[in-house]
Amino acid sequence: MKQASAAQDPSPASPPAQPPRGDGDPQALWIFGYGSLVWRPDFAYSDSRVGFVRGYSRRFWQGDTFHRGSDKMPGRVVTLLEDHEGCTWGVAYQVRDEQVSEALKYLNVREAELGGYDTKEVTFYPQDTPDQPLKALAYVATPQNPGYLGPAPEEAIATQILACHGFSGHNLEYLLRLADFMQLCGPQAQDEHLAAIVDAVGAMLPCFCPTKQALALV
Ligand SMILES: N[C@@H](CCC(=O)N[C@@H](CS)C(=O)NCC(=O)O)C(=O)O
Repeated sequence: MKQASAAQDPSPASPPAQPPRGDGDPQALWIFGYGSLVWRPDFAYSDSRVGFVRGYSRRFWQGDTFHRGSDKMPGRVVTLLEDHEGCTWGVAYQVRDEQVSEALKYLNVREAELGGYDTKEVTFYPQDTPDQPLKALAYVATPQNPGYLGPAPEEAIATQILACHGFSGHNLEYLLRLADFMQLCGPQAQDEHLAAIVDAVGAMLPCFCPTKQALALV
């Protein structure tokens, strides 16, 4: 996975081949976010929808040595795992006209060059109109990318998240912002993997936060 030195890289990763165009408008593209893109897209867009993709489960199986970790202490961020029974909630952003090239150029650096993600076409079901699905572009970290960490017990993932931080902030912030989003989606949006990691973090936090007695000793 390339680091911030990507800017010096004369051969930036090529932008996605013909990305899917949403709802028939040749100048519009939907981009599906299911991790940090849910709370920090950081590109201009014309519309957004909360909803889900079927056939994928979200997993904290991608290592991150830039945004939420370092070379010595890689953080963990999410990717999509193909899972016939899976359903992953997130946000789809519609970019139009000149927003399309700007968004793809920005995400190519943030997601592909710095994050190790590839692009993939997915079918997105808006929460309010699931009978009118949209084609969308998603950034997915496959097991072939050098930053991929793969499966681990949720307790081990929680420990790693508690210990890591990077250019964009602490890895715990990443986890809790995603958990906040899932709360907002309502009871029909479940993510057992995310919930198990949040629970494991909650069980360990007292070990990281001094008690009143311990504070009284300093
Ligand atoms: N591609 C997923 C995950 C994106 C993600 O979390 N990417 C990392 C790159 S390793 C990122 O942009 N992090 C910025 C941050 O942590 O604020 C999404 O659609 O949200």
